[in-house]
Amino acid sequence: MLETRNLCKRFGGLVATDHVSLSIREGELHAVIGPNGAGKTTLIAQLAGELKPDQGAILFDGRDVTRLPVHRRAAAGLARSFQITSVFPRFTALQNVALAVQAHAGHSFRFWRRASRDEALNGPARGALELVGLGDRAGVRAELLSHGEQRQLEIAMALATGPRMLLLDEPMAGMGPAEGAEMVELLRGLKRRYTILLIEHDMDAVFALADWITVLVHGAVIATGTPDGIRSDPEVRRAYLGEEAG
Ligand SMILES: Nc1ncnc2c1ncn2[C@@H]1O[C@H](COP(=O)(O)OP(=O)(O)OP(=O)(O)O)[C@@H](O)[C@H]1O
Repeated sequence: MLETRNLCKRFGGLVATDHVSLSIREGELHAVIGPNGAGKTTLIAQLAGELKPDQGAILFDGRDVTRLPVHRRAAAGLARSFQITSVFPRFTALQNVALAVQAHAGHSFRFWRRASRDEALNGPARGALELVGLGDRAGVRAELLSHGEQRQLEIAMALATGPRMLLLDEPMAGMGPAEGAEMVELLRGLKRRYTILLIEHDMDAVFALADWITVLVHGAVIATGTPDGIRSDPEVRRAYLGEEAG
């Protein structure tokens, strides 16, 4: 469903993405792991269209999207989880998700009568909140949600745009063990229904969820394989997992 071919991105003399070729099949949860500064965020930013690669190609559904802007990729079904900075703290969870639905639909709601417009936005917004387990928190202002619930809200906002593939950048960041476990369950529920690319430092979560793992070091892919294959790969253990892998 998503493929990169020899993707390269440099920042001055630093090679942040070094000839990365990835292939992510439909319905699969594919994790990208690697030490700090390995280039994970830079990679996801290129996939989402926020950063232009210097070289290489990105194909989504067989179509070359390398030069498509963010909103055209989103319209094609490739969605990056919203960052907390794009959440309006004083708006309720439902209002935030409804805004994401509206932003995705563009101007097509402008001519609707208010009541039907509100229902057309709130219906899908409610559905997305249910999917992430925030159904009963719809009326709560975003600023009053717990940290974990705010991350769930970001995912609901991405789901509200009707994507087929989700790009998730560290959804467990800053979470305690209980919130992290809830997020793992949430992602397990989204798996298969959506194709997911997950960047995550929490190795327990990665090994519990991923069908396929790619390891990046200094911008380059050093290994790609199943969780069992990656866990026992001598180069990965040397370069990254170390004693973490047991
Ligand atoms: N806009 C930028 N300008 C210059 N250098 C950058 C820029 N963005 C990232 N870098 C550098 O590119 C390298 C890769 O960074 P990136 O944030 O993609 O790594 P990461 O794997 O996501 O790290 P982390 O796990 O810490 O989030 C780092 O050395 C970083 O300092």
